[in-house]
Amino acid sequence: MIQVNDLRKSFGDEEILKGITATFEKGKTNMIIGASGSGKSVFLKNMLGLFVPDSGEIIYDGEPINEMQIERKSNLRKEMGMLFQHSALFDSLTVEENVMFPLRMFTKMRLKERQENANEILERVNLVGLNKKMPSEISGGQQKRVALARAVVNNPRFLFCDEPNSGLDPKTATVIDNLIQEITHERDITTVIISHDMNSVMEIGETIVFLKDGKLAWKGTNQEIFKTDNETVTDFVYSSNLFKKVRIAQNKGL
Ligand SMILES: Nc1ncnc2c1ncn2[C@@H]1O[C@H](COP(=O)(O)OP(=O)(O)OP(=O)(O)O)[C@@H](O)[C@H]1O
Repeated sequence: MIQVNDLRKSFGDEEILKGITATFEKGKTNMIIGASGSGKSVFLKNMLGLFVPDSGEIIYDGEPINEMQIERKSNLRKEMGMLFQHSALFDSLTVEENVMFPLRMFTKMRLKERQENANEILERVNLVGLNKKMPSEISGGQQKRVALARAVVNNPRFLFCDEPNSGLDPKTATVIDNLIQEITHERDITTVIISHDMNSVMEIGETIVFLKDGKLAWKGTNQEIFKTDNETVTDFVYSSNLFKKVRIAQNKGL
């Protein structure tokens, strides 16, 4: 679990995060949503330790980062997996080498063990037989699955995903969402996902934090978000015509 208390972050005179308090639960897919520029990425980067907050607390499974020694902090980073918007695979490494990379960086495993671990997780994301391919030789959806395999090969306690579905068609996006959710449940990971995609929110938003202008405007679940009357949230959710129609149908009891 990650507990964030009154987190603040400014760049120059501009306060981007204005005192956010939120909980991201273990074994769940926790989503951060909100309009462009609302501070989602800055928030995620604070949790990843890429930015240092001006004030407030981030507590990882009961351990406040402010109180950790340098060595503990660097160990914590090894317990974090990351899945980025554009997969960010190494173009010059094969699929298998990409997945083995964190094991080479962070463990003392020998090559054979690294290969076994990489193959096991590649199988889990339904990518068998592509080990020796280069990233340029596989589809965007397959690249995302390789990136997911690489993000979790180390058995992280925390998984951070920034727009994991960007650039994918809706069906492939659902496959990636479901894989992220299944792996989160199987391995009891605290997963935090930034998304713009309301389909994803509906599918896997077990907890949702809605940011507006650097503040927490709403929190709840995917069951609750479609019922809320909070106008800020409904403006965002029903900016899509499809969801507007769903809402109207719901109101008519259809
Ligand atoms: N390193 C930085 N230095 C200065 N300002 C920054 C920095 N990173 C982000 N910002 C500013 O913080 C604000 C919030 O940016 P952020 O990237 O968190 O938004 P976002 O909600 O993730 O948007 P999007 O959905 O478009 O990715 C923006 O005004 C941005 O310009």
